Formats: sequence, structure tokens, C-alpha cells
Amino acid sequence: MKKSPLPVQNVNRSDKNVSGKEALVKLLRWHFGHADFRGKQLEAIQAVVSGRDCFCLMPTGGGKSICYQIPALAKPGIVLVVSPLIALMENQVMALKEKGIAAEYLSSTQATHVRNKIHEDLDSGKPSVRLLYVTPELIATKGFMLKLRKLHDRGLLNLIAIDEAHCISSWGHDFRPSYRQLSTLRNSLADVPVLALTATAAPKVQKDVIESLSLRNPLVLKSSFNRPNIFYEVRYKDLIDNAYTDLCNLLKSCGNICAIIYCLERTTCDDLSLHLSSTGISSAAYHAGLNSNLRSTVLDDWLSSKKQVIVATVAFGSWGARDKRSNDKKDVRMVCHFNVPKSMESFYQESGRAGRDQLPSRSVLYYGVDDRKKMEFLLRNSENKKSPSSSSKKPTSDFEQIVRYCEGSGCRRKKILESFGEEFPVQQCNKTCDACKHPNQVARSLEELTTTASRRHNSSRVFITSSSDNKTNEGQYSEFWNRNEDGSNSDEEISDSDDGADVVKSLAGPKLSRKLGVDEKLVLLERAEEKYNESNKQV
Ligand SMILES: Nc1ncnc2c1ncn2[C@@H]1O[C@H](COP(=O)(O)OP(=O)(O)OP(=O)(O)O)[C@@H](O)[C@H]1O
Repeated sequence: MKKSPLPVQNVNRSDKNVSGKEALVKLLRWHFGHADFRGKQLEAIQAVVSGRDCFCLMPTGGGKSICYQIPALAKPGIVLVVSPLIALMENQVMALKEKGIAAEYLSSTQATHVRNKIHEDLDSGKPSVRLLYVTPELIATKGFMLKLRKLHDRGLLNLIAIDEAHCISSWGHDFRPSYRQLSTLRNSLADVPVLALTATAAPKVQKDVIESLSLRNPLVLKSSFNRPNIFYEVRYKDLIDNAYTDLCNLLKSCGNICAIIYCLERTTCDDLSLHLSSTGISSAAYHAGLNSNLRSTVLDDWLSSKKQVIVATVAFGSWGARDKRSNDKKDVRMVCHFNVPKSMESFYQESGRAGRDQLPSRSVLYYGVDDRKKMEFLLRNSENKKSPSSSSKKPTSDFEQIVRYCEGSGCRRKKILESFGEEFPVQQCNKTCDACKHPNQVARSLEELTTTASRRHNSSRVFITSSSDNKTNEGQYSEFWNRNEDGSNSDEEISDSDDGADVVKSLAGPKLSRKLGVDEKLVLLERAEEKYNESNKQV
């Protein structure tokens, strides 16, 4: 049901009062139905409403959008939101309009009359739009910058929010130079506060973003990435007689729980799912090799708890984008990685699907020598595919972090958080990982692993990194390479220009008509980067 935009008028408009907690909470409750602000939301909102720049680091799903959506409702005028993908803009605008909030996005994918209508509104004496979403490429055009300056001169530009601000660092150097030109916003619109938001925690990204945007004495807010309700654990395949049986027993010991098992290969999904079913655990495989009807049924059965366990490839992350429904299942009690994931970031996102209801949950990673070698082979190939000029981080160095997570003896939680640049006093783990709960046992396993590995591979290291003799067939991992290979072939632009002079990249991706889930956003961003790497290789 649509709501009237009433509280904007109801809130006292003097700057002093609009940044008061009470008024802001009132807006939050009325428009979004949330009882109170979460984490650092209120601090970020109060900073920007009072005119201060802010850099806001929050984990995925932490509620970053509220940090610029509430300021748009707290004061008359417009909040400009810079977003990297049209699908993301469309999605947010749709969700806001459903709530009765006047939001629009500008893109060359829109019909001319739609764009004209938005421009007319912006030019009018009292624009109705409160949130305007645009790409960095549009900002880089003279015409649009002129429009922004006019809005600013009329006192109508309240805030500039740069969503997914890490793109400045990861994409701005070569792929989308317009990202780096966002600094012109500060030069041209000096007194408009800028809010940069990201879920990427690398300290160099923070520095790069703050410098590129010329943020002035920004309030730097960092939310913790800790997920205290998840117990982290690693099991060593090389020390287990049969990993299938081990997993079966583990699932059975937990009762009738809802679980996700991630595998690298489709055949493993099929095979493992069959095995689980044969022992009485209701499970189903989910991967891009299934036809969309079957995938849809599997998903339905799992969402409605008819099936207990879903055994999936990483294609699962983008499921909702294709199956056109909401996907945030909150009661996942266990996420198991049956093969080692490609990076700590992937591991964090995927294991983070456990316990979204905040109840005790479990992350179990099965780690093995052969899996590691396979993944190293895939990642090295991926590196070779990138252009030499590409400035993005090497996938193999990301992988080393997850290897250290598995091979190291210290607190797992500490390793996760440190990989995001967060300090974590180990005593705070409170025995919520295997290494802290059973340190002797984990130490013994690692010792045994070293012995086993050196026996098997004639190496003094735990694992061998050479894969020159690796017979891995890349085709098996098509989901790893390209998550969009399951028949979805509609086009989606990621960048935009109002004079047609800038690069407009066409990307495969879904046209969406519903709110994107947290994981789907990530997948869209990742897909864009993959496409970039591919196109770079062809040049
Ligand atoms: N104060 C709050 N109380 C309860 N729920 C909230 C609050 N703020 C945001 N949420 C909910 O949290 C979820 C994630 O919010 P949002 O999409 O803004 O996260 P995000 O940090 O922008 O994620 P991403 O990194 O994917 O962009 C949404 O379902 C949103 O409604």
C-alpha cells in the first residue's frame, strides 16, 4: 500500500531539529517500518544532514541505503545517488516508489518521454523528486553537471551519496574512468556534503575513496563485520575417511535443519545431493545446468522447507535474479563449503547466509589438498585472462587468505575479521570457532595434515602450489568463470551518458521487476567486473 509523503511536511525543518534522533526515527518508522536505526546509521545520517562529509563502511546488508534515504526525507530538496549499475538503480527506485517516496533514476535505457519528464521536474520551481539516481558517466557530462549546478544554486541539492564507493578504487583506474572524475563534484558543488558508502573494508580502498572524492574532514564510520551467532569450523578432507559420510553424519547430528552446501562442480552437487537423499536427508541440487523449471521447483521446495538441504554451485548466489522472487531465507542454520571458496570475501558472503535471524548457526568448510590445487589452477588462469594493465587485485592473493584461514592454527573469527582490516581481540571469540573451542584437536589435525601432505606430495610444505601437471578441465567450472551462462541473455547497461560520447558497456544481466536480495547485488557487480575482464582480453 502506498503511503503519503506526509512526514517530510510534519518534521520541523530547521536544520537543528531535522538532525535530532527523534525526528529521524519518526521518518524511519513511518516510511520504512523499522523500529530503530541499526549500527552506525544514525551517526551517518546526522553527520550528512548537518552538512559533514562521511565515509561509511558497513557489511553487505548492513543497511547502507537508509543512510541517504532518510536525509532525503528529512529536508526539502534532492539527494543525488551515484550508483554503478542500472539494475541497482531501477531496483531501489522501484522499492522507494512502492513506499510512496518520490525517487527516479536517469539513464539512456529509459524512453525519451520518461527522461524528459524527470528533467522537467528538476527544472521546475519545486521539484517533487527527493532521490535521484544516476551513473558516474552521466555526472561526467557537461550537460548534467550544469543541471546539478543550477539545482545547487537554487539551494535544492542536499547531499551527494556515492553508493558502492569501492568502485572508485577497483573500476576507476581503467574500466570506468568517470568514477575518478567524481572529484569534480567537490570542485563544482563545494558545500554539498558527500556520503561515500561501501562494504569493501580494505584500508587502501578507504584511503583511495576519501582522496578521490576530496572528502573534507569526513566522519569515518566502520561497522564490524563480525557475525557472532555463526560458529566457524574447518574439516580436513585429507584426514577424513569419507567426506560424504562425514557431512551426512554432521547434518543428521543437527536434526532437521535448513542448510546450504556449496560445491565447485555441478557433478558434485548432483552426486552429493543423491548421496544425502539416499541416507534420508531431504536435499536437492541447484546449479546452472538444470533447466529453469526444475531450478524454480528446487528453490520453492527449499524456501518452503519441503527440502531441508540445497546443494549448490555459486550460481545459487544469483538464483533470485532469475527466479524472480525474494530470497532472503533467514533461518539457514548451516552453510557448508564442500570445496574451498575462491577468496575470504566469497567465503564471508556465502557463509553469511547462515543465521540471518541472528540465532546460533554454523559455517563448516571442508578443506582438501586437491581442492586447493584445483582452485589455484582456476585462479591462475583467471589472472592470465586479465589484461596486464588491469589494476585489480590478483585472485591468487585473495585465495591465500582463505588458505591461511584453513591452514593456520589461530582463531578463525580473528582471521576473517583481520582480512577485512578489523582488529579482533581473540578472547572475544568466546570459543565460537573450532580453533578456540578445541585448540589441541585443531593443532593435532594440522600436524597430521602436514605429515599426510608431505607423504602424498613429497613436500615439506603442507600443500603444493604447482599446478603445471594439473589436468583440470575448465569447462566443468563454467559457473565459476561466468555466472550468467544459464540462458539469461537480456542486455543491461552499466554505464550511461546523456551526450552519447562516453563508453556505454552492454552487459548480460536480468531485467528485474522486484527488490534485489543482498547476494544478487553482489553477483551483478561481480558479473560486471567479469565482463570487463573478458572485454579487456579481447581488445
Ligand atoms: N534500521 C533498520 N532496522 C531493520 N532493518 C533494516 C534497517 N535498516 C535497513 N534494514 C534492512 O536491511 C536490509 C539491507 O538493507 P540495505 O539494502 O540498505 O543494505 P546495504 O547495506 O545497502 O546492502 P548492500 O551492501 O547489498 O548494498 C534491508 O532489508 C533493509 O530493509
